[in-house]
Amino acid sequence: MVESRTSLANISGAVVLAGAGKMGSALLTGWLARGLDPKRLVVIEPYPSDDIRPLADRGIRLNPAAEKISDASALVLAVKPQTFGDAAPALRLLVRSSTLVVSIMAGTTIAMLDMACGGSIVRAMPNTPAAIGRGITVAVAATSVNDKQRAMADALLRATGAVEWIDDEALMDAVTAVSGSGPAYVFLLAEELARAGVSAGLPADLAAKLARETVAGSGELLHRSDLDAATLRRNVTSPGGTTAAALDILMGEQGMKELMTRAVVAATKRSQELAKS
Ligand SMILES: NC(=O)C1=CN([C@@H]2O[C@H](COP(=O)(O)OP(=O)(O)OC[C@H]3O[C@@H](n4cnc5c(N)ncnc54)[C@H](O)[C@@H]3O)[C@@H](O)[C@H]2O)C=CC1
Ligand SMILES: O=C(O)[C@@H]1CCC=N1
Repeated sequence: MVESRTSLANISGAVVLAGAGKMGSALLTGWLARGLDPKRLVVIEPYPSDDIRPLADRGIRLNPAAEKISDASALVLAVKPQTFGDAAPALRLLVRSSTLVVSIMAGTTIAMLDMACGGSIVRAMPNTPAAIGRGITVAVAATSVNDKQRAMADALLRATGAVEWIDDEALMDAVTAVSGSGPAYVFLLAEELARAGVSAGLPADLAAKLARETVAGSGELLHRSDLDAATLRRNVTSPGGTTAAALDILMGEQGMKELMTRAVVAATKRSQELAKS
């Protein structure tokens, strides 16, 4: 694959990040860790956090005037879809036809991005484990994106974890529902496991620690194992034992299957709605 050959250190021109909130900051951390020269980075963020501000000492340009950014080779859009309309007029001043525009905004289509700011567009959906280099991003490129731009997008996204390229943009709503929003479902599982532990009589701090380590350790086991999730689940389940008793509830009617299906349908629908707003 051509994409993974480009290193961040080889990028010429500036990489402009618009929006250094939760996801933008995670990308920024990954880029710096993977060797992107801070002097190549421009951050546009009206409310820079205490983590972002000190990066100016490393050479990152924070909120320069638009006319001072004449060298943008990539613009990464990490603002909320709802604020993009207001942000776009200023951002489009940075975009030439050769500028790679990578958007991570949920429900914001390539057609919408093309209308709002132009450029060579890659639409991507990362997730928050990106903050520790363990994210998964799905990306789709507009037909105008050339191999070099696609390789640059791949390098920028791969700095925070795995990248899957798809050809069918229509899949992005379901991708958003599964992997973009997915970490929240796993964290909810940790919350509810702890809460149920307290209901079963455990002290709150012990229940929280057991739930946290169980979710984290199980995730790591799934990550490292060659076995699939169903096999790992069966490996915990002794016939007639405690796990089987719990799974009778979780896998019964109105259980996880039903709940997860409804949750993913709701998130997919919301992503589709954002594309119409
Ligand atoms: N949080 C998540 O798990 C994921 C978020 N996304 C997408 O990432 C984008 C950002 O989400 P979060 O980081 O969660 O939101 P956030 O609210 O933490 O970050 C958005 C940032 O944009 C800044 N901003 C507002 N107006 C701006 C402007 N005109 N120019 C530049 N920056 C501006 C805000 O001050 C804020 O820091 C959204 O479009 C979301 O759909 C995608 C995948 C996962
Ligand atoms: O909740 C959201 O809309 C964003 C997109 C995926 C995760 N967070």
